[in-house]
Amino acid sequence: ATRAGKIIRDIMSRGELGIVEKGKNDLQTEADRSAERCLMASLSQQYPNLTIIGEEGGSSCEVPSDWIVTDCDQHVLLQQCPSEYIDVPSSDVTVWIDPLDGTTEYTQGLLDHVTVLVGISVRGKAVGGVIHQPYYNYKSESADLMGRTLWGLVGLGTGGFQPVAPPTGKLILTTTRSHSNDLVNMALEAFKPDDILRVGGAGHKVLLLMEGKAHAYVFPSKGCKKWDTCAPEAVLTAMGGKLTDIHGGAYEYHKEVEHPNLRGVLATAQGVDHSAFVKKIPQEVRDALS
Ligand SMILES: Nc1ncnc2c1ncn2[C@@H]1O[C@H](COP(=O)(O)O)[C@@H](OP(=O)(O)O)[C@H]1O
Ligand SMILES: [Mg+2]
Ligand SMILES: [Mg+2]
Ligand SMILES: [Mg+2]
Repeated sequence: ATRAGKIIRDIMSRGELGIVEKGKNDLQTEADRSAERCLMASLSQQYPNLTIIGEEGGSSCEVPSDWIVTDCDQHVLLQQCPSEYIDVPSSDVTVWIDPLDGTTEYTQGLLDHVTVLVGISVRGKAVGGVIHQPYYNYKSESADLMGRTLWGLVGLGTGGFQPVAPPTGKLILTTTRSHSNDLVNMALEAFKPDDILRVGGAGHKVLLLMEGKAHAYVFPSKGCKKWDTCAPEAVLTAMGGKLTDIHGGAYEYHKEVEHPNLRGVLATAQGVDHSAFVKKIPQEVRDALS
């Protein structure tokens, strides 16, 4: 994920984004394509039998040799693997890759909205995740401080950041910046929030929950896909938060599942009553995403 993040920064520095329109309000750049090839090639070289599903559907053939990373994070390896994952066969694992989450914002220069997402599901449950933020701290002076990698494993915990609970006594929601619609706005109004943070990226919005900047991520729309939510759901769950559809139902992440999150996304931070948020979603919004 860190190597993919460097590819994303290098392509932006060169300034040739190679933008392709995949659909309405749905862009792909050379950074999305290249980062995905880096992640696919690196993972499949180490784990040839693993099922990996990436947003851009790219193949892993012919990548520059310096894009292939097979070494592991020594700090993470020092942790004790929870017993339930020790004997998992690779046939029970599906990896969901979003090589660049927040593409719209990337093309508009809102660079800290961008994340690289690698989510690991075991028997259909999102249990492990890496969220790399290549432009974290990009406005600071020193290039060494740029970028960070956060991870989580359900049953073990999280790393790479300091979990913070959101403030009490007020309500802050986060939602899409570039894919809003009437249903999204109707749901947000029903909560009468003190503030709404409209930012790019599913990964970035879940980061806001993890660092106590917002209480809930409310997105009643079919637009997010499994690669947008697998890694964020796993890291958030590992720290005591929750990510479900807008009815409070769990998504599955096995390899045969449909890609769109057809019942929308509702995520809440650590210490927040998720079911209370589900109850406040207007019936009209629920009916539209049932
Ligand atoms: N209406 C829509 N059409 C296509 N993609 C959508 C969408 N709504 C959300 N998404 C995808 O969900 C992710 C988060 O969206 P948002 O930033 O608006 O919250 C983005 O991922 P990518 O940037 O990886 O494509 C975005 O493309
Ligand atoms: Mg996309
Ligand atoms: Mg995405
Ligand atoms: Mg993407």
